[in-house]
Amino acid sequence: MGVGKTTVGELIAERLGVFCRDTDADIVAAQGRPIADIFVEDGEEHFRALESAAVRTALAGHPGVLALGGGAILDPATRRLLAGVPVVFLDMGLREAVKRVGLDTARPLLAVNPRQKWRELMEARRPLYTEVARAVVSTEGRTPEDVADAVMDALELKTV
Ligand SMILES: Nc1ncnc2c1ncn2[C@@H]1O[C@H](COP(=O)(O)OP(=O)(O)OP(=O)(O)O)[C@@H](O)[C@H]1O
Ligand SMILES: O=C(O)C1=C[C@@H](O)[C@@H](O)[C@H](O)C1
Ligand SMILES: [Mg+2]
Repeated sequence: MGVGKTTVGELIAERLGVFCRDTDADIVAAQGRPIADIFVEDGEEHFRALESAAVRTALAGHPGVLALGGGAILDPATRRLLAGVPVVFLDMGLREAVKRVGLDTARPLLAVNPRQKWRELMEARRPLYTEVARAVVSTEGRTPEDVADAVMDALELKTV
């Protein structure tokens, strides 16, 4: 959530000469409504089902960089699909998250008591992020360009 997936994903895609795609954006485009509305109108479970399908479709058909929603790894089937894929977990702490996005944007899971909720979600999810990740890259104190360099190094990727 605001760690830099889009910013860094685009930089890496540019370096690799591929496109960057985002499953949250795929869901919003297919549904024709924002994620917050999907949560409110149909509930988180429904959103997670849409998300699992969106990840499966993107992994099968998109050869470039793919950004996943923050909770995508909650689905065991998604985690199995990610085995063998060069996944990077972009990491940051709470203070940095507050600086970057203020935790007050359209993030339904952070609607109430965002700081505490962010901490709880991160604590619960960190083991899942690290389980699927081939590399963990800290984004703190690094510009997006520096983060992109670190990702390229960690995955041993070369600029085209
Ligand atoms: N390494 C960085 N250092 C400082 N600010 C950054 C860094 N990377 C991204 N940002 C800024 O943080 C904000 C969130 O970045 P971005 O939208 O790329 O994150 P995201 O992970 O795609 O977020 P979302 O979960 O909303 O999709 C933007 O304002 C961006 O410019
Ligand atoms: O962390 C999460 O559970 C979420 C993160 C976003 O990317 C969106 O997928 C949605 O707001 C849920
Ligand atoms: Mg994004």
